[in-house]
Amino acid sequence: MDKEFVSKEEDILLVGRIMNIRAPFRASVPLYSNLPARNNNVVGADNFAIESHRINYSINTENGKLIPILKDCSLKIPSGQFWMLLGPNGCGKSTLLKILAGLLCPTDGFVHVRKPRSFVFQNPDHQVVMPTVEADVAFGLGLLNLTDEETKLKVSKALTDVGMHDYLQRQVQTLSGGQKQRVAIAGALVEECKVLLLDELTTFLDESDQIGVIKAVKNTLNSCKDVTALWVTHRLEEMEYADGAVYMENGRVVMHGEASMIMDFIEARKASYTKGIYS
Ligand SMILES: Nc1ncnc2c1ncn2[C@@H]1O[C@H](COP(=O)(O)OP(=O)(O)OP(=O)(O)O)[C@@H](O)[C@H]1O
Repeated sequence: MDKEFVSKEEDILLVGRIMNIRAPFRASVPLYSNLPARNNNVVGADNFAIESHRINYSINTENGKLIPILKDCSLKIPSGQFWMLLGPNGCGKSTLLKILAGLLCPTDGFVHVRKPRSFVFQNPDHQVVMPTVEADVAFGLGLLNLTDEETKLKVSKALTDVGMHDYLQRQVQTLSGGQKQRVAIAGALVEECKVLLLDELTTFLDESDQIGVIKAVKNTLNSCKDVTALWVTHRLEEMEYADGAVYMENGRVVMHGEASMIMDFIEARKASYTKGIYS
């Protein structure tokens, strides 16, 4: 893998801090662009917002050993749907999500993700950067030469979609974790992102914040029909909001498809997992 490509979460956050902007994570700025469109019949040809074909990803250790992390991962996610990415700890969910976001470069395979795409981190403090909610959501519009009126309208719609319009003038540091997540999602929406890649947003949230964030994503997809979301989670109860899901084990996509089918599959296999992973 090329040295310039980041490989650890810390590295990615560092890149964000050095650039002092979050735009690379919110908009269509890929950190790699060397993946060929192999064949339109295979990748990117249909109405899929997210596709990967036989993605492999390995890590080079210091002693020159290659550790395979992802193995032949293929999936297709239709446009406008809300999908979950599930699997036991360490199976490769975050790595796959980062490849789809363009934050990591696969060792081989093909990726097509509709753009602009946006990656929302588990910890919203890593991408909510301005003092007030309104200023934060407007942040990414700075380069677009919009009038104040146009900016206000866009910010207002994005905050309405995530149920945060009443917090327009609030100081960001006074918000709860879930409210910050929703502001981060509004920041992605205001830039008209077509694909939201959401990495375990609810892990550290209490139940009401958790439901608030997941409903915000669902409302967003209902209101912006061409936005697609892929949500990494450990919480099986969140599947009730999903149209479909991708289930991984040991670096492989074991199954992907309709949410109820994946739910049945996981339930049937539950007993073989480490206690607590899916409880
Ligand atoms: N930079 C790295 N160096 C070495 N191993 C890594 C690196 N990044 C990821 N891994 C390993 O790759 C595997 C997949 O990691 P990943 O974070 O994608 O899994 P995950 O399914 O998201 O896990 P979790 O559910 O615990 O968040 C893990 O075994 C992890 O230890």
